[in-house]
Amino acid sequence: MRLDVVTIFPEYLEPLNVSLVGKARARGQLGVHVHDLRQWTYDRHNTVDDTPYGGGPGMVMKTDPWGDCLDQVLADGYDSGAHGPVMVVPTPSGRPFTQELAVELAAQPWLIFTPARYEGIDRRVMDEYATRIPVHEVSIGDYVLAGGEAAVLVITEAVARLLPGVLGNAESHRDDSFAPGEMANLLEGPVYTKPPVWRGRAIPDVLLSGHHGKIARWRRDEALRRTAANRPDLLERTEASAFDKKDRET
Ligand SMILES: Nc1nc2cc(Br)ccc2s1
Repeated sequence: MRLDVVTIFPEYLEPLNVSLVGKARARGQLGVHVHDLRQWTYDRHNTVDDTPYGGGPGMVMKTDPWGDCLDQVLADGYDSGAHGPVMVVPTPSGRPFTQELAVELAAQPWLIFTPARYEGIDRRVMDEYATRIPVHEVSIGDYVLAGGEAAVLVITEAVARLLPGVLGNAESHRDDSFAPGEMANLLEGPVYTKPPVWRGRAIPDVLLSGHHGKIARWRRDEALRRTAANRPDLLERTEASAFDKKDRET
C-alpha cells in the first residue's frame, strides 16, 4: 500500500515513523510520502488560506496550492507504478470511520490523505478530484479538532494493522471489537495475563479451565455485558441483524 499525505504540518506525521506503522514501512509493506502543501505556494508568505466567500469567521484553504500539489502527487504515484488512488478527506462532516471502513480502505492499493486546517478546504478541490478518483470524506468522531492530521494518524493506524503480515498474530483481527463476523457490533471483553493473582485480585477461573468452549462462551458473554454497558446502540444493531438473519432463514 502507498500512502500520500498533504499537510501544512509535515512534522505532525512523524509518528508514522514509529511503532506498528514504522515497522510496516521498514518492511516495505507500506510506503508513506508526506508533502508540505506550502511547497506549492509562490508568494513571499507561502499563503495557503484566504477569507471565506459569503463572510463568516476563520479562513478557507485556497484551491491552487491543493490543485498543484495533488496533480504532482498523482503524477508521482502513477510514475512509481501505483494505481487505484482513493482520496481520504478527514472532516467532522464526513462518513463515520468504522472498523468496516478501515477494512475497506485496507484493501486499497493507494490512499491520498488531505487533512485540512482552518475552516476547511475550498469545496471545489474535492469536486475537481472526485471527477478523477473516489473521494471519501471521513469523520473520526463527533468533535472538532484544529486540523485533520490527528485523524490521518488514527485512520492510518487502524488501516495499517489490517495489512497482511503487519500484526504478528494474524488471528488478532478476528477478536477485534467491531471486527466483521461474530464480533461485529460487539466491544471486546476484559483480558488478563500473568501473574494469576495481583494485589489480591485473581483472574476468572474459567480462563484457567482449559475448556475452550466455556472460555469462548464466557468471552462472548463479557463482550455482550460490556457492550450493553457502554454501547447499547450496538446491541440494537446486533439484535436487528440477528432478527434479519432469523427472518431470512424462515
Ligand atoms: N474531527 C475532526 N475535526 C477536524 C477539523 C479540521 Br480543520 C479538519 C479535519 C477534522 S476531523
